[in-house]
Amino acid sequence: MSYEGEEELLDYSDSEEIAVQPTVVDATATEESKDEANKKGSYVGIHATGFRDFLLKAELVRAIGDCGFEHPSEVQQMTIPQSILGTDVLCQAKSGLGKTAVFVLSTLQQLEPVPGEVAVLVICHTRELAYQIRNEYARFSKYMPDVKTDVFYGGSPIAKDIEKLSNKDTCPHIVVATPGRLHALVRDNHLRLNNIKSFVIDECDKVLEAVDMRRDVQDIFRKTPHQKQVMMFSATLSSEIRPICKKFMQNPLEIYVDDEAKLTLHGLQQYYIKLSEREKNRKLSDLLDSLEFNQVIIFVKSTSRANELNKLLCACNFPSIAVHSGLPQEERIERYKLFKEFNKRICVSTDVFGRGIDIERINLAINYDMPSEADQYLHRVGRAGRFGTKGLSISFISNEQDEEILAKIQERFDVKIADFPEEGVDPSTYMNT
Ligand SMILES: Nc1ncnc2c1ncn2[C@@H]1O[C@H](COP(=O)(O)OP(=O)(O)OP(=O)(O)O)[C@@H](O)[C@H]1O
Repeated sequence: MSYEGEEELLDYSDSEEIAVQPTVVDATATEESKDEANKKGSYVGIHATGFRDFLLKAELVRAIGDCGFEHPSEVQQMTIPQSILGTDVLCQAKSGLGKTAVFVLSTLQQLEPVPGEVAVLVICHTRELAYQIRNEYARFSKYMPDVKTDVFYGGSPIAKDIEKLSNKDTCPHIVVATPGRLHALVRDNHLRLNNIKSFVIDECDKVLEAVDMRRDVQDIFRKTPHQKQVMMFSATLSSEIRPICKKFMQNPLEIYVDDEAKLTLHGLQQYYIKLSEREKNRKLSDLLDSLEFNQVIIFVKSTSRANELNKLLCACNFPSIAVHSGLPQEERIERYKLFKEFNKRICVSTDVFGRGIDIERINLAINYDMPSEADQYLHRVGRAGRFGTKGLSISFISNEQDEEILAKIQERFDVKIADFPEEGVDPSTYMNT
């Protein structure tokens, strides 16, 4: 459980840690048991327990069954038993391993809904991710009819949010939100946080590294009660960001399922192609023609490039959609749904979809433009190969800076990214059957 720690939160320029006794769980399994887990082609934990062993509410166990989850993943096994008891949690685990279910299940397990009282706050960095998390709450709380969840983010009419919050019958017990809108609702007293029991930040490194988001989150955090559970999650938690996260927590359970060097996804084949800027379109079109894929996400570095590339692909009979922050909010969610529901197979995106977004059928991720940071690469390619499935990623390297990033990624995450073979790649090695 956490306390507010106002002083600690005022200034993050120092990297001094609070003196806590963290419980760091060592996720190292024996080679033998790892082989066994890999053989199953999934990320099910080594000493596979079932969801029933967590002694969750019957309504939750039933919903988990409906979702088709058979066994908890490693991160779920290591975290859920303590998180449902209200322990603070700082958790790093590879992309696509089911971190969302950890906080969704833990908060639903502990929730005792009171009309008109918001008890759970989940903060994340993009609107689409907030929307996706709200849907996860809907999936898992389907047999808990009294539980209400809502999502609040910028770009949509704030009056609607205010109306919902002001009415006991519509006020949610669980709020999922992006920092800016949440901050506005809290500042103007439309959303009261005095009953908050759980405070969650997903993609916490991203949220806390951006100065404006961090400031909003600090202000929001100060309005919550001293006694509450704080949980934070990301696939990347650098040693610089960890102490910052821990300033919000008290004696957290620290779970680093795979520390930096092991963060790369085993089912994902990763390649690069060296080419000049003007060769990119031709190469992309060749790849889309020659490669088999279920869904592909193509990352670019700016809104204008997303629009241009999307236009070009559509003109060449590749029916794609573009997603970026320059679109009206409703349109953004509409396009997210189109892609998620498999109505579109090709999506050109800025980093708006670079983290957290979970689209089951993406098995090809292309960096048309390389990201400017190694961590971002890991998140982007992690959109393919979710939950231990297979996937393929191809990165275009067109200048010195790209080369430097490529070298950094390989060094930092201990991964070998190979030159894309001229003869292509056998689809059976990256297509899921
Ligand atoms: N125990 C489970 N069994 C089967 N599927 C699962 C299980 N847990 C989660 N999943 C599925 O795995 C996918 C990835 O989960 P999730 O989006 O939570 O990953 P994540 O760890 O948050 O990844 P990222 O770091 O990329 O955000 C989702 O489609 C989710 O429904």
